[in-house]
Amino acid sequence: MEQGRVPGTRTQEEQWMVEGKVFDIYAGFHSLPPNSQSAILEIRRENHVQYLTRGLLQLGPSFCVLDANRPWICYWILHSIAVLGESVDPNIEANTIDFLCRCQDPDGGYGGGPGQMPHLATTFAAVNALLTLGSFRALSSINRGKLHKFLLRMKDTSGGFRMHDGGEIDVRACYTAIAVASILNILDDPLVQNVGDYISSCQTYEGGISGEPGSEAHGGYTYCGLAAMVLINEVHRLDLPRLIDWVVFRQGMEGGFQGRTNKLVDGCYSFWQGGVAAIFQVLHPIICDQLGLPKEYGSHVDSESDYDSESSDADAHAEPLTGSCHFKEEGQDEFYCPSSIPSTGIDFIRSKRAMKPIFNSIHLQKYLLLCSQEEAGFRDKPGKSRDHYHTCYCLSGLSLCQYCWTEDTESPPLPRDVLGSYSNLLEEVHPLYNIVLDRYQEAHEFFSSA
Ligand SMILES: CC(C)=CCC/C(C)=C/CC/C(C)=C/COP(=O)(O)OP(=O)(O)O
Ligand SMILES: [Zn+2]
Repeated sequence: MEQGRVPGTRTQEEQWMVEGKVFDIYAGFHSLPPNSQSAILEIRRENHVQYLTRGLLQLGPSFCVLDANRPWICYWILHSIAVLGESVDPNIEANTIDFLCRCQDPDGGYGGGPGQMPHLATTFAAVNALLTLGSFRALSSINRGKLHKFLLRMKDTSGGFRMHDGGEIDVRACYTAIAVASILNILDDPLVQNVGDYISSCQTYEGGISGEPGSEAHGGYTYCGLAAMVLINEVHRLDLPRLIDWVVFRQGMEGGFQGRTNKLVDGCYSFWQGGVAAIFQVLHPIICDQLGLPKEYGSHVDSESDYDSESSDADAHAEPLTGSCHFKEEGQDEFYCPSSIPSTGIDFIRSKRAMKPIFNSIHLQKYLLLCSQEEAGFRDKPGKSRDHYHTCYCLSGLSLCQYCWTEDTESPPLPRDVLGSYSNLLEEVHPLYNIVLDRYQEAHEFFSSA
């Protein structure tokens, strides 16, 4: 909680921002005729691609803004372009690979720029950027042996990871280390050992996950903690019903998600919190087990449809998953782990989304398209400026919303699940890594045989 803030209150500026801007935007939108509404809801693909491509071109040698974040900028931009279904010019691709190669440390891992010390966050960003480019040159440029050594060097005796030599230990570091190792097929016991202890110790009384033990639950860290626990096959050690309770209350009246209790909604949490919700859809058997409910409860097979023909798109909603929680039995150290829980990235996308979404996916799309989308690029909220970080995570969140009602990756979303015209449909992303699914699959094949 922020210093000096009375719980449940907003500053005057926040009040104006939320109740003024966002709801005025919705009121204006609802008073328009249907064909004008659909034009306003359109994803401005060409403008976004132009804005993103310009950003990549500016990332040349003379670029010094956010100098320690350049692999991140590459990832945010390349991933956004990929989610929009576009590709980059071969020259830009070659230059980006060369640049990222120069960020690779001779002892493994990637720094924020050439010659900078390797860092787990920029390593994650560089690897995701290269996998998104996807060519043989991009994939084979990653020195996996050295990277494994770097990850081991970042491992702490607590089980957690440090962001860099002598750096902070937190859940972000655990996720970035585990995600990179998993996607590059170098995840082994020494890396996994006790990391589940560290992440479990960060689940707070609210149900979400904090950055380090004793801190406040936050969407960014909750995503990192949950995704990492899935990838190490220890998700059953978290109290999932409490985590669900926490995340469902993070979606605000505006449709967007907030990162933590009593804070404002922000477009980027569409991915961090939306990603948590997307991961939950595949954890259905274990959630039912922890709740003491039958396996069919809240699943797609449990009811015909959540839509009735009378309801408006914004009324489409998921049935809340409630029930008395079946906590650990006396003398039992852990929740039981059903064998049907996917524990690798590839199993995850081959699993059914057995559970219906636990958030209002149409209302979130409305927030993203009407409040976060600018003429080109996306922003946190009205009154803020666009940037590549928000463009990346707003588009990723939009994609999660569009695909969350399909049961598997083979079936395309129905038109009713895509707000606006169906031409708004984006590429599907892998919820555990935030990489476009096709690029993930190609990388998985490449690194399985490497
Ligand atoms: C993969 C990876 C590196 C993930 C990072 C995850 C992530 C976004 C963590 C958020 C960290 C944090 C406490 C932000 C609060 O900022 P704030 O106080 O400005 O925002 P708020 O008011 O919305 O909480
Ligand atoms: Zn944000």
